[in-house]
Amino acid sequence: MILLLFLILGLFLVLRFLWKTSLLHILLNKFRCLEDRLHVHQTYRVPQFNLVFQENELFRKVSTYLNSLPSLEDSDFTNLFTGSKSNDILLRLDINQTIRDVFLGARVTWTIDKSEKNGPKILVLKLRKKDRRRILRPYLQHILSVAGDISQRKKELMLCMNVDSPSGENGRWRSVPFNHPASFDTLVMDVDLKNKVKADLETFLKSKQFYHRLGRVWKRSYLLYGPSGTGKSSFVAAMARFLNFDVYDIDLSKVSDDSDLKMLLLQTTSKSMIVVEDLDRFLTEKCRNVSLSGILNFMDGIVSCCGEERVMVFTMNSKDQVDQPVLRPGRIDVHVQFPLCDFPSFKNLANNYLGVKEHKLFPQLEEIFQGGASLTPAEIGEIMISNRSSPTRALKSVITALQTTGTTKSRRSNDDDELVRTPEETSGDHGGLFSREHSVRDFRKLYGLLKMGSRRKDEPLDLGTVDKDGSS
Ligand SMILES: Nc1ncnc2c1ncn2[C@@H]1O[C@H](COP(=O)(O)OP(=O)(O)OP(=O)(O)O)[C@@H](O)[C@H]1O
Ligand SMILES: [Mg+2]
Repeated sequence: MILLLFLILGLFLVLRFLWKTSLLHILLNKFRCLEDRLHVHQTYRVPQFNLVFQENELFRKVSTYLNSLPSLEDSDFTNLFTGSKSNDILLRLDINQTIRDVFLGARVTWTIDKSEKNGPKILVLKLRKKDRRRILRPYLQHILSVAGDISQRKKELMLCMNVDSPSGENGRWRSVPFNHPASFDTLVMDVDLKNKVKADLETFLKSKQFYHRLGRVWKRSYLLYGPSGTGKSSFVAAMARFLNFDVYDIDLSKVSDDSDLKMLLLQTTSKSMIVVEDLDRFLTEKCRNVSLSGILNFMDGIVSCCGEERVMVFTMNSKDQVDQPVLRPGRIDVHVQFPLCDFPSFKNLANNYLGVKEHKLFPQLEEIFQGGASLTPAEIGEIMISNRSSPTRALKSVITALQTTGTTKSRRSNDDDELVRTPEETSGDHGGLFSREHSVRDFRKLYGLLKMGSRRKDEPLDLGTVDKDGSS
């Protein structure tokens, strides 16, 4: 009896000891390792890049899947990051970390590895040879479908920026969550123009079959041009949010030569927007690493080499100084002009920033705008933000600013003069500027009526020519 009591007590103490310490866990791990050694395994490697340094989409999808596994939390170690919302904590696989998964009763492991120091990452799948036939294909299908669901559910947009020199790891791009708050709703611009761009993007998204039927690559390029502070960068952000595309923002000054630029393009993924800001400034630089032909090849690059479902956006302050080949028909599909503020846009800003729909100072402001004075939306926005506690003071400050600095002639570029140019005046112009009537007509032709041949298929669509008063 006493012996039995001692036995129970002993058992209790051993269990308690095992429970309190990690010995059980260690023993289980040892047992698993031993068991694993008794099986023949097969390994599969999923490299981050393919042989021509394009990102391997399977790598990205497997990473998404693995990062979603509950067993990641049970790993011996893992990385913790904050998410896009400040309270989010994200678990992310670390180098050399091994994570276990079970599929249809078969145990598999994934290890994240590096081919060399600072080299690209490789995901290594290890499974028992006897399970291979039964599970490999369905398991990979399962991963693709879970990863697809995850990205659909909570696609966090990423902003990717090119780094100076290839350090190897992750290729040439570094990415951060893209949280720019601008959307088409917050942007003040001609409603008609905004709707045209939105419709153009929507049509683009639905046009895979159409492009393929025509034997064209499914891509679209936009030129946003206008003075500084008129909303071009905000518009890029709005486009990305609207499309739900990641943004690849190329800093041309960090590109070492023409082939490096091509390599960057190769390393972008589908469903992305490739953005080159201030292209005009770069092109006028005397000393630059990328030649004009390098830029032109890059602009056409998607067509010739680099994947589909991409939108390219170039921004410029003015088209004046830009070499004609850059703007030639067929190179950029849609031109969107960003003008200085007019009175209707000003009223929208006043409504957004100050909550003012009507005001006794509006007639005076309208008169000043009609007299030709103007400011950028950024300047007006700044004045309104700093005086937002008093709308009257804000409006008076805008009047003063318009009267002192806001003269049209000195601030507008020659591009603005094109606002009133007629199609006849612009015939033969590579920019292909049209009055509103013409641009609407061209817009309608864009997808459905291209075949009718009344517009050359590579002629750019210019959406920047809506008259100030909204008439054509
Ligand atoms: N049309 C607009 N509607 C609402 N806000 C605007 C508009 N244009 C500019 N802003 C505001 O002004 C600021 C600057 O705008 P943004 O950076 O988009 O201008 P930009 O045209 O890209 O200028 P730059 O040519 O100097 O890069 C932003 O904070 C934005 O909110
Ligand atoms: Mg900008």
